[in-house]
Amino acid sequence: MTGVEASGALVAEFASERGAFRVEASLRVERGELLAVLGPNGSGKSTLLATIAGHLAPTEGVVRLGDRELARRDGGAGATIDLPVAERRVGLLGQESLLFRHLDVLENVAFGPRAQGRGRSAARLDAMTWLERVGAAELSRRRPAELSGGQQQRVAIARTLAARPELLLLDEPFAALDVPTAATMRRLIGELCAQTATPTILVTHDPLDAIVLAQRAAILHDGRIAQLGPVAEVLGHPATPFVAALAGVNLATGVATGSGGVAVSGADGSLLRLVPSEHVGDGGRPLGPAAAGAPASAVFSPAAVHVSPLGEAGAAASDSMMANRWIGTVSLLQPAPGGVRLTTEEHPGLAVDLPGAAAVALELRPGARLAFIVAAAEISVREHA
Ligand SMILES: Nc1ncnc2c1ncn2[C@@H]1O[C@H](COP(=O)(O)OP(=O)(O)OP(=O)(O)O)[C@@H](O)[C@H]1O
Repeated sequence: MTGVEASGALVAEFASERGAFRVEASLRVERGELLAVLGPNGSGKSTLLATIAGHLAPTEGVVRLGDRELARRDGGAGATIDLPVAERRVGLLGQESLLFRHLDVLENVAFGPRAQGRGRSAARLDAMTWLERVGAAELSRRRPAELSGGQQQRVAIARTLAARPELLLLDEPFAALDVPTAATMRRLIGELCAQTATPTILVTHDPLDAIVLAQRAAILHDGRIAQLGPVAEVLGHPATPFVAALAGVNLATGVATGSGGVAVSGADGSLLRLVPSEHVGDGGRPLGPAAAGAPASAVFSPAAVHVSPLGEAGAAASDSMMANRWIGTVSLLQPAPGGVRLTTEEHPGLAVDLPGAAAVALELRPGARLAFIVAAAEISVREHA
């Protein structure tokens, strides 16, 4: 078979610098694993990939692929290894396909096998097999200029994999594609990664990529890995506001109350106690081993908040003393899918989504005072390390 047999895991334990910016990475990607890397603009995602690919040398540390050291810098007069890009066997696929414009599709894909010493007809046969695998065999005689963006990315994937990389780096490979084409490409990448077992790092802005394709996700922030774990855990309990926004959830940080909840300070000095359902009313089960007062956070969806007028039964002003409730002044209103998103002056970092009909019934407007109740069953809490 014309498959790619990856030789081993990627171990990346390094620091690297671009000007005054420094990335510190400590990652391991197993054979057959796809790790999604997410982070805000300028957080160091490209710098991370550039160091692994060999476009940038680490200032210290090591990049190892199976039993091969791709880069090593021990500091001072210590050992330095910096394998040229062409010898790394690392496939890099970005937003742009970067196909050779003067070569047709088949020759583009045959380029890698040729560069590795295969004969002309064997390389072309190999290339044709890869084009068939990505569903682009019928494009083989075309030039890149005669292809759509999605077709170019298909060919680019075939070209990358035909070079038999032992590691795959995908840098926003779907970002330039329309939604249906991106979905098709996502499925194709998922299948190929599973078939070849090549360890893969996927840099993306789209949580859907992580959910669909990755086993684990790493969140990069200011050049450091802020969070690393199974995708569901990272998106389900974000450690930073960036990940919370990405996952479409609210992240309320505060301190553990000692009774299973988290106390969150409002801008007006009020205290919002968020208590998940398994703790409401049991009067004293601690959040975890740490004492009350330890940093902790609660996560809930903006749609898990019920909004009601003040004065209604169950929404009296005194309710602000109760768990999972606050009285708030609407500060910002904006459209949201299926309705309206609002924030309050007291907790500007917490979004509240409500259906259009409910927004109309409440006569929502900036400055309105309302009661907000978070469904306890939808709250999850966690202590911070
Ligand atoms: N050649 C360079 N010289 C100096 N600083 C650089 C260079 N390239 C990037 N930087 C800086 O390094 C930081 C990280 O950039 P990097 O491109 O790695 O981030 P990123 O997470 O990939 O961003 P984006 O999502 O916008 O692509 C930024 O502050 C950037 O300004």
